[in-house]
Amino acid sequence: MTATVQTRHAIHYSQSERMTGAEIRENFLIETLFVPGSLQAVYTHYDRMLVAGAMPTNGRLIVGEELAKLVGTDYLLERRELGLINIGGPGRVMADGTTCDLEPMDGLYLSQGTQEIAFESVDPSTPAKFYINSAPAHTSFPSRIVSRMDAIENDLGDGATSNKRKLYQYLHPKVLPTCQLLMGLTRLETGSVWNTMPAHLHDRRMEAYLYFDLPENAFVVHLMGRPEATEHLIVRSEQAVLSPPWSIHCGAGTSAYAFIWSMAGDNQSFTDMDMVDMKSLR
Ligand SMILES: O=C(O)C(=O)C[C@H](O)C(=O)CO
Ligand SMILES: [Zn+2]
Repeated sequence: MTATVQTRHAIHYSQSERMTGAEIRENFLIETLFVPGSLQAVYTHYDRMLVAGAMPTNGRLIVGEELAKLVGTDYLLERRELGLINIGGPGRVMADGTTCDLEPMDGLYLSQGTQEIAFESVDPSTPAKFYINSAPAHTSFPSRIVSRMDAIENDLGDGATSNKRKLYQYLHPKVLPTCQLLMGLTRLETGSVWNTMPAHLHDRRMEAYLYFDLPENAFVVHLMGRPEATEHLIVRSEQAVLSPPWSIHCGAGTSAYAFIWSMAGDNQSFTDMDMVDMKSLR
């Protein structure tokens, strides 16, 4: 298969606060995750979270040796779990002989111990785009499809503050057991542009955001950094941001959009957030 693999080391805020805009992008932004007919993987040193995109076109994409080698085991999920959400056209994931059909916005959890994983699009002209996260796992919980309808729906924000949105919790303890992965999707309502404001921190868990469903010329100004020393990233559709434990993670778009958030670390309490006083942001 065609797989491209990169590593991102963990950065301290004292380093990031001295970086140029280009260095901030190099370290915290993943510009390319979806390339037709290939799998793009980024191995991070933030809670060992692997962030990847698989976009099968003609034929199957197989998770092979490259990724096993990256994590130093015989196969990728020997000591890991995996979650994904399909943001493209209908697709299939084959896992140890079981075929999982995934419509757009359906999710899938694959348990530790799953050996053979392959991706396929139903129609190569509207390819599936599997956004994948994988983290170390201590035990094997059952694999299962988590459809959009299985996810827990939450209404957040207000039109008056331009942050009205629906937050769907896919990999969440109330939906299914996982070792550490938490994963969900937030979609802004038309006319709302702000996500995750007021901002928060959770030093116990890292987080990754994949922004998508943005029109071609649109972007999100993603704010990161310590609350008293924020920096920004201009993020286009289908690009991801790595949020270190010391960083806020929020943003405003030039139009509405959606994003997938995922976390790994010391607990699975979605509400374990240290809210930031808006007056302290600099
Ligand atoms: O819309 C939001 O607010 C979010 O999606 C917030 C993320 O889920 C988050 O930061 C969880 O810690
Ligand atoms: Zn968060």
